[in-house]
Amino acid sequence: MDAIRTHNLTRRFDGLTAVDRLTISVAQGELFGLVGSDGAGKTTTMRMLAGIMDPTDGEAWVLGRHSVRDSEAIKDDIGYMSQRFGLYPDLTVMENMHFYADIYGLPRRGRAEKIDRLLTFSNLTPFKNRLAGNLSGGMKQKLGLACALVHTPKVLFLDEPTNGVDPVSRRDFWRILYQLLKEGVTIFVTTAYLDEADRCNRVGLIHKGKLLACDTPVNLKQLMRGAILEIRTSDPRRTARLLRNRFSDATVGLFGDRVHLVTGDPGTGETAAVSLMSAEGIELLGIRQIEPSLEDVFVSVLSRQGGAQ
Ligand SMILES: Nc1ncnc2c1ncn2[C@@H]1O[C@H](COP(=O)(O)OP(=O)(O)OP(=O)(O)O)[C@@H](O)[C@H]1O
Repeated sequence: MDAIRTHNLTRRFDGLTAVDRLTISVAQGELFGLVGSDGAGKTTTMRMLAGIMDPTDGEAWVLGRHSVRDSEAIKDDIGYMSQRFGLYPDLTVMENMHFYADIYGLPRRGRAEKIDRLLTFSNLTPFKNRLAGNLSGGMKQKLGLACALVHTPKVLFLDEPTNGVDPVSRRDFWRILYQLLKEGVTIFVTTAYLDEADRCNRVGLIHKGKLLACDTPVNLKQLMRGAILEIRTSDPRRTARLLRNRFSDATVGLFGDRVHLVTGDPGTGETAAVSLMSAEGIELLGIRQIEPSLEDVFVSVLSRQGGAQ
C-alpha cells in the first residue's frame, strides 16, 4: 500500500485552478518533495492530503484512507506542520509540547518520556524552559516539528518547513528529517528551495497547479537537453538579458550572481558568449561547463512548456 496516492486531484477557487489533476503516489518510507515557486499549489495540495480541505475533483488516499470520507482517521496517522504552525509564543517549549500532546490525546502515561525524547532528538532540551516567542527562527521550526511528531505519526506533512531559516539551521533540520526516515516515517515536504529538493528520494515539480515532472533528482537531471555553461561576469543581470537576446534557442537562467546558458554545443556557446561580453564591455570573471542542477531542470522544463517567467 502506498503512503500517499492521488488521482486527478483538483482544487479550484472561483476562476482559479490552484491544483490541476494531480496524480502522484508516494511509497511508505519515502521522502517526497513537492517543489514549486510561490502560488504553485503546494499548500493547497498538502491541505487536501491532510484532510483539511476537500478537493473540487479527483481523489486522494493516505495509507489507504480516503481524504474526504476518512479525514478524521487520517489525522490520527499524520503529523502536519503548516507554514504558520500554531506555536504559542507565551508558552515555553515544554508547555507547547504538552499543549500538542493534549490536542492529540496522548495518554498521560509515558508522555513525559516521549516529550523528553523529542526534545533531545530536536536538540531543544537546553531551551525547554524558554518561551517559544523568544526562540530563533530555526529553533521555532524544530519545535514545530517536535510538536507535529508528538503522537508518532506514520506520515509527516511539512509545508515549507525551512522557509526563511538560515542555512546552518536548515542543514540541522534536514539531519532530523533523515533520522525520521530511518525510523520508517514517510515524509512529504514542500519547498521552494531546489537545493533541498536534491535531498529528496523523489521530486514533483509543480507549476500553476500542474505537475510538470516527477522522478528522482538524478533522473530529473537527465531531462536536461544540452550542456550548461556557468558564466560569471561583472554584471550578471545584463549578461542574462544579452544572452537571452543572442541565443534565441538557448535557455538562460540567472541564479544569484551566476548565469546559466544551456547550449547544444558548449564550444561554440562559449566562444559566442565570450565575444558578446567583450563587445558589450562586460568583464568576464569565469566560464565553465557544469553539471545541471534541479534549478536548470526546472527552467528547462518550464521553458518547454512555454511557462517560463
Ligand atoms: N482559500 C483560497 N481562496 C482563494 N484562492 C486561494 C486560496 N488558497 C490558495 N489560493 C490560491 O491558489 C493558488 C495556489 O496557492 P498555494 O498556497 O497552494 O500555493 P503554494 O505553492 O503553496 O505557494 P506559497 O508558497 O506562496 O504558499 C494561489 O494562486 C493562491 O492565491
